[in-house]
Amino acid sequence: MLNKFKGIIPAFYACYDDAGEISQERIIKLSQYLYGKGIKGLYVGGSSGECIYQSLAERKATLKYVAESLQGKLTLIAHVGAPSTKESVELAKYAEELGYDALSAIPPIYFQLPESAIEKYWLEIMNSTELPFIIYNIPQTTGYNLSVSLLKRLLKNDKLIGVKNSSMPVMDIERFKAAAHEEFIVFNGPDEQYVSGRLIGADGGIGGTYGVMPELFLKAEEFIATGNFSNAREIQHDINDIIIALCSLNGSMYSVIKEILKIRGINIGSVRGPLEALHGEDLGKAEGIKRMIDEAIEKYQMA
Ligand SMILES: CC(=O)N[C@@H]([C@@H](O)[C@H](O)[C@H](O)CO)[C@@H](O)CC(=O)C(=O)O
Repeated sequence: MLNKFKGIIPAFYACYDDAGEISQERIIKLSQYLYGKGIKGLYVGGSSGECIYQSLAERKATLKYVAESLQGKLTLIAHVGAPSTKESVELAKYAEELGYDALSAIPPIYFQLPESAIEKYWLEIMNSTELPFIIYNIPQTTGYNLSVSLLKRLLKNDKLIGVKNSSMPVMDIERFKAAAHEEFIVFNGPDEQYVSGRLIGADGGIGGTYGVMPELFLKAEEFIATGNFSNAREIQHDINDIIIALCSLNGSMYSVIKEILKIRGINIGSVRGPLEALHGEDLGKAEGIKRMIDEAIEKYQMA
């Protein structure tokens, strides 16, 4: 039953028109583009979806347009983490109405709340619908790192089916797997460690750079699945060179990714402030990173 969650799941990017408003047309275009690449599913409205910078209405619109475009074709996970429990529950109920396959949420943001408040927050989301739930652990942005003791308490609720783990130690993946039951899913979060994450026990991955180079992550997965570890290590090395390049320009990584997609004919606008758009002398440099991606795709085509 949980197989539908195991594989390459790109974190869906925020899609804006040229005025910076949510664009239905561009959401559909990106959804269809990624679907055509052979991915397993989409994680909608997470970090790459710029969720924190969007209103409730904008987040609902994105959930709706992706669902309308891909329902029944791909596994769809709705990230519903929001500043208040009330808004998170509203998004959760809406995602259930739309037919999403699962919900997910970061812990509460801004105030550094005690673990008891985080537990209550996740439980209230879980209890608000019939959908399965996936914890989003991303301590480098939220300031809270999921503890094994909280995971064990939350596991008493059958709706909890997994953790999307974006913390950097791959050992966390192994600890979360060991603390849970056999069916429990752990998603690798740091794209720079996809191969290591899978080898230590992750069942698949949800990542912010998959959308700009899905071919490479699908290939890495193929190498792992067929036991070709030397190629898996090599493709991870090439992926990491690309990620370092994506993060090296003036402007947020997402603005560089969006520029590359634009060159490919998938225009989803730029990023929303306070994220910085690509600017200054780096404006023309996305083309070079696109070339790196194309060369890597070509290199592994026959492997
Ligand atoms: C800290 C962070 O942003 N982590 C990313 C990674 O995919 C990250 O972009 C990648 O590893 C490059 O550093 C994801 O875990 C985020 C993600 O999946 C999402 O957009 O929800």
